Amino acid sequence: MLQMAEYEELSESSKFTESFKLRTRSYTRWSPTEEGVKLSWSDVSVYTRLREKGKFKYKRIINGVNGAVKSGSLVALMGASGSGKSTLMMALAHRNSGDITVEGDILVNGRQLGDYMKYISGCMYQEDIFVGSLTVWEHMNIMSHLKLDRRFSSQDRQLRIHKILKDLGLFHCLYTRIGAIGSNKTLSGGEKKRLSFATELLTDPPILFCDEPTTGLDSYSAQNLVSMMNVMATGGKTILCTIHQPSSEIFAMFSQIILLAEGRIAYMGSRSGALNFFNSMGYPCPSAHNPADYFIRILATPHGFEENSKNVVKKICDNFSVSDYAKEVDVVVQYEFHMGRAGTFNEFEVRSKFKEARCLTKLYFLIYRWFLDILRDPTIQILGIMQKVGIGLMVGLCYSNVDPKTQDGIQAVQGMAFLLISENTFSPMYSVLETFPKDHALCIREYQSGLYALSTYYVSKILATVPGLLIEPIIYVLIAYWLAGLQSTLNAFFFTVLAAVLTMNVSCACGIFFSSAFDTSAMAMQYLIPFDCIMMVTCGIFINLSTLSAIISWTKYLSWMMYSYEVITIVQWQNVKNITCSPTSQDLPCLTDGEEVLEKFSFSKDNLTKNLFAMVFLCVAFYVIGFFCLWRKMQRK
Ligand SMILES: Nc1ncnc2c1ncn2[C@@H]1O[C@H](COP(=O)(O)OP(=O)(O)OP(=O)(O)O)[C@@H](O)[C@H]1O
Repeated sequence: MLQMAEYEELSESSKFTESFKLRTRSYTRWSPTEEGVKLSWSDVSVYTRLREKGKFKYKRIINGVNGAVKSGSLVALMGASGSGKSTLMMALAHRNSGDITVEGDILVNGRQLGDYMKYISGCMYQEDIFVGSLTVWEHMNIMSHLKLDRRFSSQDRQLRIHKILKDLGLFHCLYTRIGAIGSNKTLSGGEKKRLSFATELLTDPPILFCDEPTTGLDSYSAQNLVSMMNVMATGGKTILCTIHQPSSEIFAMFSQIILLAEGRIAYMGSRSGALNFFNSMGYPCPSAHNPADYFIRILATPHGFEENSKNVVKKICDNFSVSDYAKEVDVVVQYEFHMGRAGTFNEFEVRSKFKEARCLTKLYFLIYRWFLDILRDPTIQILGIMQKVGIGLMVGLCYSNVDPKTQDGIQAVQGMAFLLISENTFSPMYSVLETFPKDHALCIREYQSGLYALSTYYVSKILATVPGLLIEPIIYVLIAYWLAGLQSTLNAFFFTVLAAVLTMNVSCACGIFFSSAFDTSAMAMQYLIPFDCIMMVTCGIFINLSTLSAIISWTKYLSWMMYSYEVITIVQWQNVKNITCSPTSQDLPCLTDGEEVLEKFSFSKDNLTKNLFAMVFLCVAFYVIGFFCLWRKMQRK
């Protein structure tokens, strides 16, 4: 990693500047970018699908709006809370959630909006979502590998990160953990906002959408951020921001404002034009007032005055739609539509020009990200291992006095086998219900931004847990097995470890499947409890499997606990001879060798390999079905 002095030296050299510029251009070299990005939209309505009394209804959030934003503009999208600012901005940014339907035309330099928007734009959301255990540097480094053109050299990558962090005043917290809510020694809310902005600047996108970028910042930082945006806009970027209560100084930096009310445009144009328009409507802004506050107050619908306020909003929006300001916008919109249809622009070359990171690189950096998170969260890994050590010792010691070659020994060995399985089934299966969906919100955002495929995310999450899924059962079996004095052959020990590892992996896969199939972990748990009850009953310890009723007996084929229990039972008893009968209970049935023990449980030596393969099959099947459930869930988000 570069030190500050080294970075400064390099960044001043013309060699660096040239190479840096070239790299930047190689990503953004398509004609609209070089000219800047113009956005225009006509008759855009946005609907959301709501479920009311069991029926689906459509609610209109944005109501047939027109608009245009020139390249190199810094635009403030303002309005009262709930007026539709975020919804309109996300529609323009082509980052709609699954329940949103957009109607109308949105053009980028005269071209219909499409998936390419994800590659040419940055989008800063209202709520910041990070992997809190990462440091600022780790976050930026990983994001640079996910976002930047793969031809970027490692040095250019680092220089870019350093420059952005320095410009945004985040250099001093390079090695500070970002932090989650409630954790100590982390970034402040304002620093997180700036980090979110820094992440979007990595690709140097020609158009930026920022949803309330100044919320949570002190007035000085807010002003700094907006003036930085202003400089970027002057340099040709198009920047749209939703913003609440900007100070007069911040407001003065916006070149264009869009006022939204009840999903309609109340005004669009210059700041001075807004003052004139509101004046002409009979709402002159008092000289001592901040115009931004004043406009929002006029357009708000406060509780108790809804009807009156709605009439005011309707009057203003109706008048704006026939005003000269609206006609000016319509001329630009028509021009853009005409140019787009005339096909004067070259084909978009974004995707072919931009060489995104290879799938394996993305997978590697995602695994690295989750792995750091797992390592740094003691509740996930360290405590899990400590728990296994503790339980292994306790269980092993309980059985340490048992002679397996007695009738009591049979019960003890079988009890021990069940404990080896159950301990590797329930805790991983239930804990994964909480831990697996933890990063889904981040995934939705990054997936919608085109950073990676859902399958890459899913595989990375699974692979990051694999070390834990190997270490925990091995430690547990290692301790409990030898303390309990189970079969001392290497073969028996190996198959018991293998069965325990597979049990834990299938259980985890099953937990992931349930967590992906249901919207909340509470709901997933409600369905998982009866399922695991059946798995347990049909595992073979509580009932002889040959006596299961025909209605339920098929469920044993889904019970990895049964497969695992049979494997451990086979390796513990297959070659055992001369089991002693109890001298005090002559009338009780006596099992004299391992064959009889296996027979008693309706198990067969021939099933050893079949059972292991069945567990592998179940594991893969749960993961595959889990993926489709997650995919379906993500389509709705
Ligand atoms: N996915 C959705 N499902 C249901 N209603 C939605 C959805 N998205 C937005 N809305 C509703 O649409 C309206 C506008 O929401 P939006 O978030 O765009 O407002 P906003 O102007 O950005 O508000 P704020 O300034 O408070 O963030 C709100 O009434 C909101 O409840």
